[in-house]
Amino acid sequence: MIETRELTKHFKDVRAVDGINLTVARGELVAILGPNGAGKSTTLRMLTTLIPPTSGSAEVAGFDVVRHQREVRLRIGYIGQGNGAGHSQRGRDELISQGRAYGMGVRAARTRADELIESLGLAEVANRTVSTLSGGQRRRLDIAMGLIHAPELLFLDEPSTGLDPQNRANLQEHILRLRAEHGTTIVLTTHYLDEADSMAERVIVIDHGRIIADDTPRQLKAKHVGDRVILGFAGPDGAAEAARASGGEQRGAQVRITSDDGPRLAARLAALGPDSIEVVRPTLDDVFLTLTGRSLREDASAPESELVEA
Ligand SMILES: Nc1ncnc2c1ncn2[C@@H]1O[C@H](COP(=O)(O)OP(=O)(O)OP(=O)(O)O)[C@@H](O)[C@H]1O
Repeated sequence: MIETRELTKHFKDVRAVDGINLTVARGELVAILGPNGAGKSTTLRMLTTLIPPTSGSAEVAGFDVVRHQREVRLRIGYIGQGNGAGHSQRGRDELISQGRAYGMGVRAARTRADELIESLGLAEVANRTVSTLSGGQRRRLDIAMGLIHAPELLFLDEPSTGLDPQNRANLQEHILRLRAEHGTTIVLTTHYLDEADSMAERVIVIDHGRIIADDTPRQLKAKHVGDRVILGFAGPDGAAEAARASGGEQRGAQVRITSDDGPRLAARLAALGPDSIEVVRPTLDDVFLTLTGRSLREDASAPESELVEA
């Protein structure tokens, strides 16, 4: 569905995207994760034909993004950041107008709008003026707009940024349902580690315009970080002895050991008689930290409190 070769975009001396080779198969749900300025939006904007690459190439839905822009656009939906500001039309009319803009007949556009209103839970929005909708309602309407022409592939650029946790959960559920019901291929960008972790079967981590990791969340965590087993003792002497016996690292009254299978190791280490045993599962942020030496949570635009559990 997507195939890029050394896809590159420079803005003067900024290498926004620096030679990306990416393949996405039909039906996949892929999250592109990375800090501010990593090149996520620029990648999406090239794949959706909004800006041309500086070099390299990309095929989307079987067509080259430079030579066959129209063919690509007819087959994709794109929901950018901050779509749909200040519309005076009602939600349903907005959807129908969008369908007409894609060349659909009035009847087909109406039927499709009603289907989307039903499947995206937009009944309460259909007859309201778009400018009066809440952020969450508006974002769901944006998604319906991106889907009006039944695209095979949907790009979502930070769909849940700015939404409260409840609206975000709601939106995630809608995206997952969309995929289950229509088999739509979905590529989304996000700052939210938990979103990438829970929704996507494949996470692509981008930093400085390059792909630095590409795998399932589970594999990324297992391969790059592993579980940590933390044994607690009454004092450093007990910890020192356990560190010798287990090959772990002593930190005061604690011993830390990394493993592919934390629970199994913890069960084995219980024989050393610690006062406490804790198994800490890695997060995608730990993966990012291991790969880059930096934390994604330092990212200023992503509220700290919402990134606690990945
Ligand atoms: N039109 C432009 N002109 C000049 N520089 C640009 C332009 N668009 C993006 N950049 C730069 O390219 C780099 C990548 O930006 P991009 O928006 O793709 O990052 P991002 O990963 O989507 O970040 P965010 O999470 O903040 O949206 C940044 O350094 C950005 O400042």
